[in-house]
Amino acid sequence: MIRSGAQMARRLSAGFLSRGPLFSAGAPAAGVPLGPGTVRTMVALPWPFSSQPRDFSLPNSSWGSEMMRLYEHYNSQCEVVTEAGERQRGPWRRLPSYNRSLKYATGGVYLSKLIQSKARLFTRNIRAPGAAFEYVVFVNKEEQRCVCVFQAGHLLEGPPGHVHGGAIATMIDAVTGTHAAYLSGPVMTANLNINYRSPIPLGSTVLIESCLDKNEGRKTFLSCKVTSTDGSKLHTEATGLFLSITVGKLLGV
Ligand SMILES: CCCCCCCCCCCCCCCC(=O)SCCNC(=O)CCNC(=O)[C@H](O)C(C)(C)COP(=O)(O)OP(=O)(O)OC[C@H]1O[C@@H](n2cnc3c(N)ncnc32)[C@H](O)[C@@H]1OP(=O)(O)O
Repeated sequence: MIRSGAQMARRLSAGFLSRGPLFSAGAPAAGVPLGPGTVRTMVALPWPFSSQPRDFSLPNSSWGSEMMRLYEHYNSQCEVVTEAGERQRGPWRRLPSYNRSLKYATGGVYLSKLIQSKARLFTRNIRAPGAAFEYVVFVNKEEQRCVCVFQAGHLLEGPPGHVHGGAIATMIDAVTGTHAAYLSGPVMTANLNINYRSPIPLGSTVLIESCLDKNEGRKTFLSCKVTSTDGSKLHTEATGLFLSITVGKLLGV
C-alpha cells in the first residue's frame, strides 16, 4: 500500500502518542519481568558482540571514581525496598541512551528509517570509552528535575586543559532537551541562553541539573546549572525553551 508523507506522519504521530513515553526503551532493563514466568536478563556481553543495542548510560571501564560514586548514588534511588521487603520504583529513574536514539524510542524505528538510516545521536557516536561524552541522565518525575553525571573526555578540549564551550552547550542541550522530551513528548530547542561562569577541567566529572520552570501550551521552559559534584563551584548556568512539535514537522510535511 502506498501512503503519502502526511498519512505516514499521522500514523507515526498516533503511534507515538498511543504507545506511551518516549523513553520506553526498545530493550528492557536487566531483570525486567516480561510476562508470567519469564524474566529477560540483559547479559553484559562485551560490546560489539552483544546482539542488544549498547546502552551508553551504563558504567564502562573509563568511568572514574567520582562518576561511579554519583551513578551509584542516583541508581540506588531508582528502586527502594519497603519495610515489608517489597521492591518498589524509587523517586529517580535512569534513562537509557542509545546511539540510534530515535530507533530505540517507543515507535521511533519507522521514523528513524524514514529520516536517515545512518543517523546517530551526536553525543553517542564516539565508540572509544572515555574519549568524549560519558554521561548518564536520571529524572525525578515528582520534583520535575533531571540530573546528569557527566565526565568530559580528552576529545572535548577547548582552552588548554579545559572543556570546549560548544561541548558544554551540547551537553546542556542534550540534558535539557531530554528532560523536555520526557515531560512534554517530541520537542525541538527554540532557545538556549548560556552563561559560562568558570572553566571545567578536562577529565573531571560534573553535575548538570535541569529544572522545569513552566509549561505554557507548546512551550516548555527549563533552567539548567553545571556545577562541581559537591555543588561548591558553579561552572555554567543556562535557560532553555523547547517547543512541542508534531512528527510531521520532523518529516517536513
Ligand atoms: C520525535 C523525537 C524523539 C526523540 C527521542 C529521543 C530523545 C533523545 C534525546 C536527545 C536530546 C537531544 C536534544 C537536542 C535538541 C536539539 O538540539 S533540536 C535542534 C536545534 N533546534 C532546531 O533546529 C530548531 C529550529 N527551529 C524550528 O524548527 C522552529 O523555529 C521551532 C523551534 C520548531 C518553532 O517553530 P514553530 O513550531 O513553527 O513555532 P512558531 O509558530 O514559530 O512559534 C510558536 C511560539 O513559540 C515562540 N518562539 C518560537 N521560537 C522562539 C524563540 N527562539 N525564542 C522565543 N520564543 C520563540 C513564538 O514566538 C510563538 O509564541 P506565541 O506567539 O505562540 O506565544
